Amino acid sequence: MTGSPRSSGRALYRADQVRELDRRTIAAGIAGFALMQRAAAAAWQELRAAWPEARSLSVLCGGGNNGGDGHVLAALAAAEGWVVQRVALKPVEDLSGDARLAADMASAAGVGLESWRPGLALEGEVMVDALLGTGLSGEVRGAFREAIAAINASGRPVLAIDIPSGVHADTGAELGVAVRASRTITFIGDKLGLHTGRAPALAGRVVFRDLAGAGADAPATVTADMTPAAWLLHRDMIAAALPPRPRDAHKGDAGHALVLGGAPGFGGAALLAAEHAARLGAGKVSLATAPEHVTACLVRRPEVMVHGVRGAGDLGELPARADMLVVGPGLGQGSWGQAVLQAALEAGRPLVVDADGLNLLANRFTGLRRDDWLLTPHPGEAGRLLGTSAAEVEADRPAAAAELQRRHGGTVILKGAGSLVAGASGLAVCPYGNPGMASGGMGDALSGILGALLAQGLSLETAARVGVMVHALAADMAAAAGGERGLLAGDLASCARILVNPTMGE
Ligand SMILES: NC(=O)C1=CN([C@@H]2O[C@H](COP(=O)(O)OP(=O)(O)OC[C@H]3O[C@@H](n4cnc5c(N)ncnc54)[C@H](O)[C@@H]3O)[C@@H](O)[C@H]2O)[C@H](O)CC1
Ligand SMILES: [K+]
Repeated sequence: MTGSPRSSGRALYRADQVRELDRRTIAAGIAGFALMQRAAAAAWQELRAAWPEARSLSVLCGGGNNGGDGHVLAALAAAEGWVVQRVALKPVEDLSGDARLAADMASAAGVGLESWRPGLALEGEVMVDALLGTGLSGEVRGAFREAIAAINASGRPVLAIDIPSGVHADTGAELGVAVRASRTITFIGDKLGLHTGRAPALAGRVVFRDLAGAGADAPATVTADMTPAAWLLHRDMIAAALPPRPRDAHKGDAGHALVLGGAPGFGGAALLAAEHAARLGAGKVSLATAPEHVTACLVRRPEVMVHGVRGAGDLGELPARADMLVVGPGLGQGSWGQAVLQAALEAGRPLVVDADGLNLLANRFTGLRRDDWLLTPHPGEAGRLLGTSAAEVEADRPAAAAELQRRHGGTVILKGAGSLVAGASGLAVCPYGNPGMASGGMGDALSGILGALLAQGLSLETAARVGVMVHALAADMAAAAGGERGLLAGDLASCARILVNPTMGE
């Protein structure tokens, strides 16, 4: 099955696109202030649902419309008898437009207003972050830094309005300092920067509201002709991409994956990749690795056909007999690894390139571009491929992933919090995973999972999108069972198998 990737899940936009959606919505006849009232009402509803026992809140309002949302929410809470501490980061007289209208309306409704000052005690049971939204530009400045620190030090649950203040709406980067939210409610267009980079650690649970009203004034219709910046992947896509096996299936139907790696002294990585390729359903798996690893591999995984390879000359017809290749786990960058990578590149098969295979593409086999490969860099490998640093990659992950795909073709998976998949049909974000995945061997497991999916006939992009979700969801399942600390790549295979056999237990 090689269908084109289905973009299931939610559309994600950049801040400039959301501002355009705001503009169109207002042009469609919903006044900006009405939109602000809808946003605040949605936030107020979410707050009560999340913390039903609370009866007091502290809302910190910035100088723009994000702050305006906060002023309206304060009035809604006060009208229901809550104790409301409303704190302004900018004097009301400096506000303009809808934000000023909102601040004045709350004051007219009798809601108290304090000016932020260092050391101000925040007394609410719930903190509401209405400091900065899509208007954030540059590192967080001045009193906003102190206010964000005070929210984070409060020890209370935090609801972030639209975006946790300090997080970049397009990249998910933390601009100096950022609110750590329990929950974020975002409006009109879900933001790409809420699902990758630092955001998964800062946004808490992300709730999206399009603020559509009933009938014709539904703002959601204004997104009709706007190309999303990315798609938020959803686990439902996994079952849709993996058709059930025919009753009369034989192992040839599920493809033959060849893993090439495990230079002298690096045996484990290649074996992990081969094991996951077998566990995720490749019909046959071969492993070409240094001769010293053959016995250990046979003992560990006799289903994998292991070949001791002293150099590329020993590969023979192996690459030609496989349907797809995984090259890189434990490859090393010495003469063994270079020769094996060269042979893999010349085999004319779809291939996954990972780990030292990527490092060799960056520093020796440079400038290559193919339509039939899947590159799987972590930020450090991505930096080496781009000629920048890991920090620069993390400062704008979507741009880095898109640039790698533009330069090298095929599909690129930029691993990390909120893994990104950049393919011919655009960008997709994986919303699953946990910090327990930051351990040796996790990348090898992913390359094996991808190999299995490609061997079974998924298209490059669909295999990448399904593979990152299976990998991350398996890690979430394993962490739920035994914790994130000490989570090992070997813990994933049994969970991953369940995810690719969704009809189990029916
Ligand atoms: N009708 C609408 O547009 C709706 C908007 N919504 C909310 O509005 C914000 C976007 O509002 P905007 O006024 O464009 O910007 P912000 O309020 O996010 O911030 C601008 C504000 O912050 C100051 N500022 C900017 N960068 C920094 C910085 N690095 N350090 C300190 N201060 C900074 C700037 O000077 C301005 O005072 C959107 O997120 C929504 O929350 C409604 O929700 C829907 C309707
Ligand atoms: K905010």
